[in-house]
Formats: sequence, structure tokens, C-alpha cells
Amino acid sequence: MIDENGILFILSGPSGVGKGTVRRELFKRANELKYSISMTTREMRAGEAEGVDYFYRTNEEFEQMIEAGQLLEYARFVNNYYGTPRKYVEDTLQDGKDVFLEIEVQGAMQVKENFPEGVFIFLFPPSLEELKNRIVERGTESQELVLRRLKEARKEIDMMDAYDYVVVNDNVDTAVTKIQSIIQSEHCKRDRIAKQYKKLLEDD
Ligand SMILES: Nc1ncnc2c1ncn2[C@@H]1O[C@H](COP(=O)(O)OP(=O)(O)OP(=O)(O)O)[C@@H](O)[C@H]1O
Ligand SMILES: Nc1nc2c(ncn2[C@@H]2O[C@H](COP(=O)(O)O)[C@@H](O)[C@H]2O)c(=O)[nH]1
Repeated sequence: MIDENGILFILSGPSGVGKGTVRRELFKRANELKYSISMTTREMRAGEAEGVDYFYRTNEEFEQMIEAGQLLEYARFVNNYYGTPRKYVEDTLQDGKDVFLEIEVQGAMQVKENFPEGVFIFLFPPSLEELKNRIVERGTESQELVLRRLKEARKEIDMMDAYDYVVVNDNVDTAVTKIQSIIQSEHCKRDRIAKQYKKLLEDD
């Protein structure tokens, strides 16, 4: 039986490292990838939109989705819930399309339990000082929340060894090119045509 499912790619990394920036640039170049839009209880930031950046929900609505088993994974990060809708990911993979998740590490470890064949990529900052500069300069969080996110960053970096790949985001273009190479390489590993030929030889 040849596996015709798509591949699940998971991108994590500390808050402010540039996951969203890198992912948006990747999607300009790789139009065969499908992005799984997450659910969150955090407030919408200026410039964000429902169903584009996130599906924004109340705490009560989010907890109902947890109860109903509608989330593939979820976590509390700083003050809010974040989670991945299960149905979209499962249906899209079954349809043979690759799915890309951009999630923090607690959630990524839950995904690893259910999808050990997923490809786990950790985006790393050039330095902790640069990480702080990026999150401060983004200007979306209060000083208190910046500090809490930086505290989480240390815990997230501690989990880096659980990932298959580490990509340093010193330059967006270079980081995106590296992630594209990872995607291509994972496809070569699972090349369906090669597997079909191998099976033909075995059956011969
Ligand atoms: N390679 C880079 N060099 C310089 N600045 C960058 C680079 N990558 C991202 N940035 C900037 O860093 C800031 C944080 O980036 P971004 O919002 O993409 O991070 P994130 O990891 O998605 O954060 P969060 O997890 O908090 O959502 C942004 O202002 C972005 O423009
Ligand atoms: N476990 C999950 N983490 C998620 C999901 N969607 C986003 N995230 C991560 O949360 C933090 C904070 O995001 P922000 O938009 O408030 O800056 C960041 O690390 C995201 O990658 C998810 O579905 N599950």
C-alpha cells in the first residue's frame, strides 16, 4: 500500500523569532502548501483579520471545541488559548496535500504524539538580544507581555532537540530557502513513484 497522504510540516520557535514573517514569504513561493489557520482567544491585533491570521474565539467557545475533540492540539500560551482545527488538517492530508502548522512547542509535542511522521522545524534567532529587539520593535505587546514571552522563549529553546531541523532566521530570504529545501528533501524521502516501482519489483 503506497502512502498517498500529504506531509505535515510543523514550524515552531520563540515568540518574535520571525515564524509568521518566514511563513508568509514561504507561501508566496510554495503555492502547493496549505496553511492551517489556528483558533485563538487572544485579541485581534491591528492589521489582522478573522479567518486570515486566526479564527478568533471566546474562552467559552474554545473550551467547547476542546470538549468536542475538534482540536488536533491546543495550548495555553501566556494569557490565551491557541489550537489547531483537527478536521482541516486531517481532511487536507488525506486529500494528498501538504499542511503547514505554525505553533508553539507544547502544541507541537502533542502533534508529535499523533503524527510522529510529521516534519518538525525549529526557527532559531541569531541571538537572544536580537530576539528581544524583534519582539519589542514589532510593537504589538505591552512591556509586561514582552517579558513573559521572552521567559517562554527560554523554555521553548530548551525543547529544540525534539525537532528534526533547526533553521536560524538571521535573514528571511535565506531561512525561507532552507525551509523550501527541507520540504523538497522530505518529498524525495517519500517519493511515491520510486515507492511504486519498488513495490512492482517486490511483487514481480
Ligand atoms: N530575519 C529577520 N531579520 C530582521 N527582522 C525580522 C526577521 N524576521 C522577522 N523579523 C521581524 O521580527 C518581528 C517578529 O516577527 P514575527 O511576528 O514574524 O515573529 P513570530 O515568531 O511569528 O512571533 P509570534 O510567535 O509572537 O507570533 C517582526 O517585526 C518582523 O518583521
Ligand atoms: N499550540 C499552538 N500554538 C499556536 C497556534 N497558533 C499560533 N500559535 C503560537 O502561539 C504563539 C503566540 O502567537 P501570537 O500570534 O499571539 O504572537 C506563537 O508561538 C504562535 O506560533 C496553535 O494553533 N497552537
